[in-house]
Amino acid sequence: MNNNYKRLLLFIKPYVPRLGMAVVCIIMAAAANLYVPWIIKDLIDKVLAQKDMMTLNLLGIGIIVVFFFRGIFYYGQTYLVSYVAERVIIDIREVLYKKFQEFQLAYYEKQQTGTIMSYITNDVAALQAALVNSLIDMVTELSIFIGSVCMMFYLDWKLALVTIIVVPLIGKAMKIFGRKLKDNGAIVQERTADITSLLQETISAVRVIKSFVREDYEIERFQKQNYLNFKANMKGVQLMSLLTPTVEFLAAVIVTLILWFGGYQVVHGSLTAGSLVAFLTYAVNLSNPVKRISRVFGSIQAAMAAADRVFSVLDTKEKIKDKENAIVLPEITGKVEFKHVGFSYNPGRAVITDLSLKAAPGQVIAIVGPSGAGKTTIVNLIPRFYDVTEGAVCIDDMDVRDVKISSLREQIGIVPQETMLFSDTIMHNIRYGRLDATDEEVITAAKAANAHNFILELRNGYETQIGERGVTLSGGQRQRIAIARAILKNPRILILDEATSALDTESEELVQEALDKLMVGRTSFVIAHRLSTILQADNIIVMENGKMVESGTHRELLGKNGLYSHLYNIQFNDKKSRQV
Ligand SMILES: Nc1ncnc2c1ncn2[C@@H]1O[C@H](COP(=O)(O)OP(=O)(O)OP(=O)(O)O)[C@@H](O)[C@H]1O
Repeated sequence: MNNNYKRLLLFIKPYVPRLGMAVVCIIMAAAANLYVPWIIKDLIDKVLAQKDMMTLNLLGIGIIVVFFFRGIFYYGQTYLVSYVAERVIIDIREVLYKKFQEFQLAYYEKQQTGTIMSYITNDVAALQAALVNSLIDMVTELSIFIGSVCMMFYLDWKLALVTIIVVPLIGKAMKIFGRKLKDNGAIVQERTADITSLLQETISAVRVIKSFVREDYEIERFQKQNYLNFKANMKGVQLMSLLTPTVEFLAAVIVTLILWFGGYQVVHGSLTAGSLVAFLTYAVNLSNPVKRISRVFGSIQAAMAAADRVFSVLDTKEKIKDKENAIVLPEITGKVEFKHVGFSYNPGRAVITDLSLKAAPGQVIAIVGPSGAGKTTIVNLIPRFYDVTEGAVCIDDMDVRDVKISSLREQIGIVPQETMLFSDTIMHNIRYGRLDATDEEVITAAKAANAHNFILELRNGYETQIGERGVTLSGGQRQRIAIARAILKNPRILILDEATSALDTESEELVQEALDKLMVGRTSFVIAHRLSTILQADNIIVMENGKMVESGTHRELLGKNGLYSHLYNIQFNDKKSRQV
């Protein structure tokens, strides 16, 4: 906790000069407030009691000058504090985002998207509010508090002492509330994150919800979460609204004490009436800062709960990262070798066992097997989305763990089953494969991917916006854009997860043709569902329960009459007479 305060301060450190100026402005603006009771004192004791015109004139000029400068300092404090707070927030958000980009797949599989989003939105927003609003209030009120105390001692030290003895009571109350508010702040943030997660999940699963007619079920689920959020928020409101009256009551007790002791001294002539009124005004001044600081304290506690969450993300250790002496992988030929590879996502449950295989440059390796056999896992080991738990994966005889991850992934192209396109133009989506590609190169890639023609038919051609605010493309079209993207990247190794969902025959042919072109000259690992891929593969790996049970070409495997031949018969029975 303390540590996180320090870490927040580290984010503020680069802006200390501006913050220093801001604090000066805040103190100067606050000092103007301290001038007011002094005016009242002089007004009562000199102007009213002694009919002193000179003092009245001076007071008039003083008020105008002081409040003119107060305005200037007020502007300075608001501008400078907001500047620093906004910068700090931008920095934190950026560091968080970098961390998220650094995380490997394993992190995202364990976290819900909504939760991750809420770190960058809700938690950072809570920090932002605390920094902007609290900093000004805190320094202003603290200055007024300290200034008022000094003035009170100056006016009557005995009376001031009585007042000060009772003040810790307020501090105690604030502490109790502060702790409760912090705990509740954490719960509120969690509940909000739960709602965001639920929303995210249900929006992306809308097809599933509709097809199972689970709208009412989802509404009920949402209502429950929403109610929990309401309860947590109301708990916070309850605490906040109890805090103010408690502090105010304690302040009233203090004012009564001053009134009695002060009045006693005026009656006996040891204190002037003006001094007592000024003293009282300072005392009331004192209660304002206490009240506001207590509120600021509450929001800082809530912000610290957010900071705890933000820093816990920053502290998450990434297991898959470059070794200290990792080398840049030179341009590869595309030789891939699995050497007695074993892998498990969770200790004790092997998903891949003792897998050895070799792929010469340019070969096509088809991976087949029943669902859950470990096909996706195998291909994920090549770009180091996960690290092997036993053995090694080597590319051009170099262990993938010995080379820089970026230099490894730059030479591997992946065409996933579900094509992910960004809400951007088609041109940008293809160029994602190589950011410095020219328009001509993008178009050449699109032509090779059989995408050029359909792109030209769209109203804005390559500048057509895809996604939520743009056109919706068919599955086959999306795949061809993904293929164009991979062609542009021109990787030596290709990983292809063939879509299982059926495309119409024409689209299927166009996609297949594009894939065939893409595979030429590249070492390709294909999680194969299409017969044509399987037939052209140099080697077919048959997986079952994480083990390679057979391997060879189509004809060799059919001859073995094992799992492959069984899978082949059930999957392609109807097609084989046409295609073989
Ligand atoms: N992130 C993960 N964490 C834990 N276990 C996982 C994870 N991903 C996959 N598994 C498990 O590992 C095993 C192999 O999964 P994998 O996705 O590699 O199989 P697959 O052959 O590609 O299956 P499919 O054809 O259904 O995609 C399965 O038992 C699966 O439940």
